[in-house]
Amino acid sequence: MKKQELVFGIHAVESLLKHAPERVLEMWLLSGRQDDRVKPLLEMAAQWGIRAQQASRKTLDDKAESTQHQGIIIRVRPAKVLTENDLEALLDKTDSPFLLILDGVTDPHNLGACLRNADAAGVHGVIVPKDNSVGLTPTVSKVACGAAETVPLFQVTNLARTMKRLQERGVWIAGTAGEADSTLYQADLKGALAIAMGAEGKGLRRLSRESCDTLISIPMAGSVSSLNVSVATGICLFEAVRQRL
Ligand SMILES: C[S@@+](CC[C@H](N)C(=O)[O-])C[C@H]1O[C@@H](n2cnc3c(N)ncnc32)[C@H](O)[C@@H]1O
Repeated sequence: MKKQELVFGIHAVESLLKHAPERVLEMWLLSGRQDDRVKPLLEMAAQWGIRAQQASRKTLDDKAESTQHQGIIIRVRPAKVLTENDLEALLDKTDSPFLLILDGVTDPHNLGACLRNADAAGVHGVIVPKDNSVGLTPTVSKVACGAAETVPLFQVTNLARTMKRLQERGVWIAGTAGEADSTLYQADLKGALAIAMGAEGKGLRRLSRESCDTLISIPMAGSVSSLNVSVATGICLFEAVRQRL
């Protein structure tokens, strides 16, 4: 397991300082950057005894392995990995769970965007298989705009077994697939619910698909055969939000 990791970008750094400041170990700021967007972050960090080190753009680009750091990077202790037991604890304390399952999303931009959607929709937790999925990388945190620190991400060993367990606990699982006959807008998405999304290339794996209570599609009017997984996730989550209001 990694002993530390980097988080970059204004929103991701702000969210970490707000929600898990004890994880922050070190901070680097683009030399000369002292504007209104970074000042509150420097103040929050100072409360935890962290002083920003000045760094050149090249140093920041090299550290982040990206130019998308917005002039600020922090080094953090990795978050606790949430597993099946943590998911059980969440179900114990949540009346009407609203969950998102991502079956093997591998692109960090997609996972980041899905977490951002999940946070905005009020999802209680996102479930991913431990293998064949991207984890919480710096790019995921950056794209998630802070949601990587607010939405619990459960990494499970056997997704089909977890889906069965969710059903035993009264959670209804709606899987999504472009070719499903019934549409998102015909589904009842109230009550204890998990929406399952497939991977970028292959969609839901056979076992995951068979583990769903129903399969639903987003009607497509044009010529493309499918939507990007994060776009499809946003559409499905917010239809559920509309119904659950
Ligand atoms: C890029 S798509 C995968 C396409 C894949 N070739 C397939 O046949 O499922 C990634 C995921 O986004 C969701 N998705 C994309 N378009 C969809 C649609 N029209 N209806 C329902 N889900 C969709 C599904 O969860 C799908 O597994």
